[in-house]
Amino acid sequence: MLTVAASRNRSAPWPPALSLRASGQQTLLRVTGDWGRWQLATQVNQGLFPQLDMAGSEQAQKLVYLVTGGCGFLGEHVVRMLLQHEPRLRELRVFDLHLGPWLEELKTGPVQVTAIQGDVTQAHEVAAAVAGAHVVIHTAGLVDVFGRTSPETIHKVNVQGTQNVIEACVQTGTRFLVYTSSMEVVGPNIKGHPFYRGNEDTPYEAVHKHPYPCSKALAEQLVLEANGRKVCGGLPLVTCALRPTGIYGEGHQIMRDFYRQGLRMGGRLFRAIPASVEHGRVYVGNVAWMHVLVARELERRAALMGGQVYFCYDHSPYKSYEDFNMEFLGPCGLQLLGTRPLLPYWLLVLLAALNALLQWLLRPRLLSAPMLNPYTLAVANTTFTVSTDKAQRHFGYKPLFSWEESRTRTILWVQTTEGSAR
Ligand SMILES: NC(=O)c1ccc[n+]([C@@H]2O[C@H](COP(=O)([O-])OP(=O)(O)OC[C@H]3O[C@@H](n4cnc5c(N)ncnc54)[C@H](O)[C@@H]3O)[C@@H](O)[C@H]2O)c1
Ligand SMILES: C[C@@H](CO)CCC[C@@H](C)[C@H]1CC[C@H]2[C@@H]3[C@H](O)C=C4C[C@@H](O)CC[C@]4(C)[C@H]3CC[C@]12C
Repeated sequence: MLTVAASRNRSAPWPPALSLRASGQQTLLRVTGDWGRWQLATQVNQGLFPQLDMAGSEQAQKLVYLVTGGCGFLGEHVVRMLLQHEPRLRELRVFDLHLGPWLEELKTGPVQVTAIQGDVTQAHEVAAAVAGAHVVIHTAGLVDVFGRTSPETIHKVNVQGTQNVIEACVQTGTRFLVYTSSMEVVGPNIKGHPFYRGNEDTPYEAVHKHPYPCSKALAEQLVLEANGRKVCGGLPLVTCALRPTGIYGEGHQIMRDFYRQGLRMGGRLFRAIPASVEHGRVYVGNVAWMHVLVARELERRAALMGGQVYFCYDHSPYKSYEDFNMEFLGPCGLQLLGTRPLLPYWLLVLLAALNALLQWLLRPRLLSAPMLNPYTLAVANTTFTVSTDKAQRHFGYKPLFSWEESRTRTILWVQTTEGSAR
């Protein structure tokens, strides 16, 4: 694939339709673009290993990747991981509604890093960003279980946005799509059924009511159903979905919120959930690593991996949500008080319902949403842990970071970003 980018006159008619066939090769010359920029993409055989390969180092650097949501908590780790661990990368496009200033420092490296400010709900913006990319990693999404955003907006971003990404792949001839799904497409369900050390084939009654898991489940279904669709040029689209459990690590906003809450309460947090309720957690670096590996192996193992789902897992211990957080917040000076929940469960249910009621009454004026609501209480209070080796069997995944490294890195991040409570 060769991509040439240049600026153009805003008033010129656009886009012109062009096609070209080179002798002896199935060569497609495509012209795509939007108002801000245009691109000429010459795609040879539409594979990751074009026959027109050049020898030597140029052969190594030929792939164009697009990461949607590349400035989010997970997205930033995926972007950095790709730059470190994908030697075949030539251009990395980072697409996000809000671009981070840290992207600037990446632009001086050997890989061309292209920052694209855009909205996944705008089909034309997505198509322009996807055009000419070999692989799309779609992590952009609205993660909201606290009722800050309307259900309609969550649906628009997570479902319509994903549909736009799929259609863009089909229209522009991009063949490999990795979708960041969530454990929440499975559960916990509203009935509070435990999912104990489950894997991708464990039967579970997935019942979704909350807008966030509903949207993730619908979007995942769209991605999996798109596997095998013919993209521009006639070859099949290969898709798969990764389902992280609760991600933690550098940049984890909810961890930061718990830390700040603890500081406000004089270095103390109060146990609300029984220690026996286990919650699956996975380190952000390992989730990012899984994305890099899946993207890399998707072409070679298309028949095996296409249309598949994979839980994201590593060696993080199974613990309750609060005890797990204390692995990091403890060394930063916080204490979790109580070996049992300090408040009876019925009172928590009442408080959660009260929060939801207040939120509803005060909308849209409520500026900050409380963490405790009926949905978050149900999730935190239901055992949901995974135990699987599917990712290892299908694409050779092994966690890149041990539990000790993951823990140390997260502690350092909490300490350096927020200072210590001691
Ligand atoms: N955080 C977790 O524990 C967790 C667990 C499982 C799955 N996930 C999934 O991982 C993905 C990333 O989550 P995260 O925790 O990094 O969230 P995040 O909010 O930090 O990142 C999401 C990114 O998407 C971008 N975005 C939002 N709306 C957009 C739009 N309309 N157009 C373009 N970009 C848009 C945001 O600006 C943000 O940078 C999400 O799809 C989420 O559902 C997260
Ligand atoms: C009752 C409170 C007393 O301390 C604790 C509330 C904790 C909740 C705010 C969090 C418990 C479980 C979290 C969710 C889980 O880790 C998995 C998720 C999947 C992902 O796709 C998005 C984030 C989340 C829903 C995550 C959100 C926060 C919790 C509900």
